[in-house]
Amino acid sequence: MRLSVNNLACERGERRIFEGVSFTLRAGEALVITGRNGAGKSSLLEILAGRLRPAAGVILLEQAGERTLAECLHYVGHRDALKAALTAQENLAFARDFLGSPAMKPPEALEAVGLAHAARLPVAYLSAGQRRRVALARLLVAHRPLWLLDEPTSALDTASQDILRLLLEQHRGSGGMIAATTHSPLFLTDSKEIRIERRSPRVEELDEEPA
Ligand SMILES: Nc1ncnc2c1ncn2[C@@H]1O[C@H](COP(=O)(O)OP(=O)(O)OP(=O)(O)O)[C@@H](O)[C@H]1O
Repeated sequence: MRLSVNNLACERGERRIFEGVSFTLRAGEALVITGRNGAGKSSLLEILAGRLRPAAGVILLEQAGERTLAECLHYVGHRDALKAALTAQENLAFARDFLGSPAMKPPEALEAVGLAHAARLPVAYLSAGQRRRVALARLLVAHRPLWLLDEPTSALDTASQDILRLLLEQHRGSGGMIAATTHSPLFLTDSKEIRIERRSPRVEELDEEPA
């Protein structure tokens, strides 16, 4: 499987955020996306996830058989997208049913992120780092080759970051692909890196900035 991204551009609120972004990602590869605040890292992931339309460029997933790009990816954004009233286990059971291609059962996935003890607690009672770990456990309950992760280490303590790194390396080891935005090193072996530079504003855009 191969993801090819060619000359991608992004506009938000009628402003060009970035342009000319190209990369390829093959089975087993990880791409780390860096850049300053507001450069467009999250926007790039949203475009890849099909949540935002690109202003220009082509995204192609090859050797995916009958599956569309949307069917091949997991997206974990800034917001953990969990249902607060449901328990951690119920959230994962819902995701497993909804996403198809079931993989680990919810208790196993929670065990893998060190949260077995919190399985029956409503997500509303969990800490930010625990919620993040439930969101990451969602990656494990359904087989999807491409993981799109927006600052996956945010709110994680060092032990949880180690667990995450292990899960990412295991996913790559089984032929998975990862694209992750980050402000701090992920310490993945042989990862590719792309730095998103926000396009310089035009003079007329500068005039629009508030004084
Ligand atoms: N819904 C939106 N409407 C208009 N502009 C938006 C919207 N969402 C984001 N933007 C703008 O797009 C730009 C890129 O935002 P984005 O969140 O992709 O950056 P980022 O590189 O992920 O930043 P950070 O490192 O702070 O998370 C920012 O200037 C932001 O204000």
